[in-house]
Amino acid sequence: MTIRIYNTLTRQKEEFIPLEEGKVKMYVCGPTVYNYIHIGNARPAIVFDTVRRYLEFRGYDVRFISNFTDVDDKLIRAAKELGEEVPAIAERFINAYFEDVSALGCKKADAHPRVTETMDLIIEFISSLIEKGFAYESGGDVYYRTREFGEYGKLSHQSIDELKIGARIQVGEKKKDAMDFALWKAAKEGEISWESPWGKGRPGWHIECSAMAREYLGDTIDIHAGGQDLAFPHHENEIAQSEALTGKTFARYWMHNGYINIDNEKMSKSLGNFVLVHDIIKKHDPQVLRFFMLSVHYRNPINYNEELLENTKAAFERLMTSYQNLNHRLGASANLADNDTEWIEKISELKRQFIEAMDDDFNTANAVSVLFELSKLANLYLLEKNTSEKVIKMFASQFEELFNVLGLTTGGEDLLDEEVEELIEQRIRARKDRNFALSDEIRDKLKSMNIILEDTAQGTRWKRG
Ligand SMILES: Nc1ncnc2c1ncn2[C@@H]1O[C@H](COP(=O)(O)OP(=O)(O)OP(=O)(O)O)[C@@H](O)[C@H]1O
Ligand SMILES: [Zn+2]
Repeated sequence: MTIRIYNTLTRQKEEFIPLEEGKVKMYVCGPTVYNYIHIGNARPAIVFDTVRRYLEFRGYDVRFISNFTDVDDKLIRAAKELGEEVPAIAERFINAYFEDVSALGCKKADAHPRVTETMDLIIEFISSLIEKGFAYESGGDVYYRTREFGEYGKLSHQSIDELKIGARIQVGEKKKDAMDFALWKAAKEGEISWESPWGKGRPGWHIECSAMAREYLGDTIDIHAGGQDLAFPHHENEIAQSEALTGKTFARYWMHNGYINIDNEKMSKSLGNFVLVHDIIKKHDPQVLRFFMLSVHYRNPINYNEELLENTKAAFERLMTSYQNLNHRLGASANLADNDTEWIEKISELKRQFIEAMDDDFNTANAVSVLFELSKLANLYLLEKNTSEKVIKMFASQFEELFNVLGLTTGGEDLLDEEVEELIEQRIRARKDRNFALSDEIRDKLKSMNIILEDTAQGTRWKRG
């Protein structure tokens, strides 16, 4: 069985074949850090973290990069309004972003490059585009010559002529054609700026992702992702920049998540109809918010309201109750029961269904239904007169494994490093005392919390899975 991904580029589900066997290069456009994120912004973070986790679960080695836009028009405006410097605002909201998304169970990327730390690469990239005839300088700005790129519009399935109708030259822009877009913007009086061959200024928005993806992942990447609103113009422009430079395909699979809406309108800062993650996780378990997002397929819209979240909470608690009941029963279970294999087969069948759902363009909605089936089956099993330790453990570890793939935990808070070390010490002592039952129990406990032990000649090493 293979994974199939809906590719915006071809508008169909395609079999996923990475460029290099067993490896996936993935780039997700990150936030502009001028405010706290709202739950709409959290959707791509959660969805693509889940895609990454699932690819890892299926055995791929995933290199995952996500950027921070830490200087642009929005940040400059925010700095003026707040009477602060751009870097101070960016720093504050980068920290807030990490806090919010880690509460939502998202792993850190392999790198989180920032525009302000990638300036040399960006300038080099723009210079090469000028050399190749794809860009030109005009009064301190640099623009991309859109018509020069024959395939412009291929991602959003629009022709240049269709696009031309909507294009305007704004006041202050010095481009030659309304279709052109800025790669570099000359600094206005008093604005934060960097030296460049075209004078002081800062990059346009689109160029950062082209430069960073190339630097961290190479000329061609496997998966490029972001919210649906990024497909045009942002991703279209990224393709134009990157492919003009390298002459190679920039990204092979383009994934876009649907919107979180409120009253059928896109949640957005500009409309003011947003709910901040920062606020909502003070009132609700962040896992419930993650579970809520994953209960819908990532390409479908979600109409958010508080009542839906409450319903999700009740549903999530039903799953957790099943899991806890299994653990409570563990002590009272015998070692073997006659019909173990039958139950084990049923559990395995559900795991197969989970994989089938996720293989089908990461259908987390169906995968979540499988979790409810697992919970129903576990509840049914617990009604049996004699339960077997083996089956109970299998149920529990199945919950743990599938929860983990979706970035959820069954075990309350994660362990701190010191707590892990302490448990490892206890396990070493147990083994010295030849108390193997205890030593195995500690290993299993750590495993359920996603901590993997490796016994080597030099002692026990551990890592988070
Ligand atoms: N309502 C939404 N639903 C789903 N994804 C969204 C929503 N709003 C923004 N996104 C996504 O959030 C990510 C971060 O985007 P960014 O920081 O640029 O937000 P933004 O565009 O400033 O937000 P806003 O739309 O509120 O102005 C992008 O991938 C974007 O597509
Ligand atoms: Zn981008």
